[in-house]
Amino acid sequence: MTPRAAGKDPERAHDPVAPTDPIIRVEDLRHTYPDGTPSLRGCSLRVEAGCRLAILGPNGAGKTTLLLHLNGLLLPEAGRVWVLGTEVGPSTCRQVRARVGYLFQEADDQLLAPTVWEDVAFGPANLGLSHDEVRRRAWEALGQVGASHLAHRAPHRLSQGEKRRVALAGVLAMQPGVILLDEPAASLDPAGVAELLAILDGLHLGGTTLVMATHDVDLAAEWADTVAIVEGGRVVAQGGRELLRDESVLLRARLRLPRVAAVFRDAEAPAGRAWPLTVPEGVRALRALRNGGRDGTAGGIQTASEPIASNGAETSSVQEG
Ligand SMILES: Nc1ncnc2c1ncn2[C@@H]1O[C@H](COP(=O)(O)OP(=O)(O)OP(=O)(O)O)[C@@H](O)[C@H]1O
Repeated sequence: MTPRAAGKDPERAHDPVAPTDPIIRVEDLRHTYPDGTPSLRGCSLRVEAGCRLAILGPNGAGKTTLLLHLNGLLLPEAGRVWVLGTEVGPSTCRQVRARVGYLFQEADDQLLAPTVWEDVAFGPANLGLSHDEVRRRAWEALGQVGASHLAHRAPHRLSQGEKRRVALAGVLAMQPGVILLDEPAASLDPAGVAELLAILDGLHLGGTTLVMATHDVDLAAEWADTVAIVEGGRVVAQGGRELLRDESVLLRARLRLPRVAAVFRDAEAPAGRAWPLTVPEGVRALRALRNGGRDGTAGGIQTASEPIASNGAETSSVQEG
């Protein structure tokens, strides 16, 4: 996917009326690849600061193309994108890229230096930081992902999981306020996924805004606090985790209910209650059912940390196509 410049008016980059409330705002974004393939067809999205947003959608829905616009690797040919208060355009894309980290779907697209160390140090060095600061950041980032022992290895000789960690270290060394992750759990073993989620939890607690593109609804259920569903190049629904219980929206986007929710649906758990979405939530719900309400849940399914919605999209918006 080759980044291409678009002819936007640089004067609009710091438009004083541009909405800056959400940390990312996308309005009616459209994109067609040079071979004529349309990828985004009027895509709109809001990302609140500090959130963990999962962008869910089937293969070819436009998730990667959308992410590429959020750090200026692709520029809008129609529609507008604001990130961290700046409109993304030809004159601002470098500045945006320095502040928004991007973990590519294919780690090989990201790892270009002869050694892991040089790769991780490349970004901070490019920022013009002092030698000591570059060293400090690179070692810290490698330590964060548990890859210090790989520092002197050649990236192309690493396993897929090791490459993914090193690529993430390169992102972390830039200390971005927003990190975009394209299918970050692909090629990680189960322990590797748990470690990745722990790193992301740490970043979330530190205030970093995290946006993950995936078609793994179970991963989204475990990780995200907000969800956007992309289908046919548009965001068709956006809201809280309760969207992951909206089976009709999920099925229309070639997705499915999270496994734990499907078990409770198939077991005909009490109607009108919020199905649990993750294993810990499922365990809590089963204990509540077993206790018959003695723990204060009235024998129902009281599961998630979010406000319980009645299997609908009370706090979500579903856009009719
Ligand atoms: N470089 C490219 N040139 C031409 N078409 C492309 C290119 N990259 C993607 N596309 C097309 O754009 C559309 C959206 O692709 P995109 O990669 O954004 O989807 P995705 O939701 O990330 O898919 P996946 O989950 O399979 O990675 C698809 O129809 C795809 O074939």
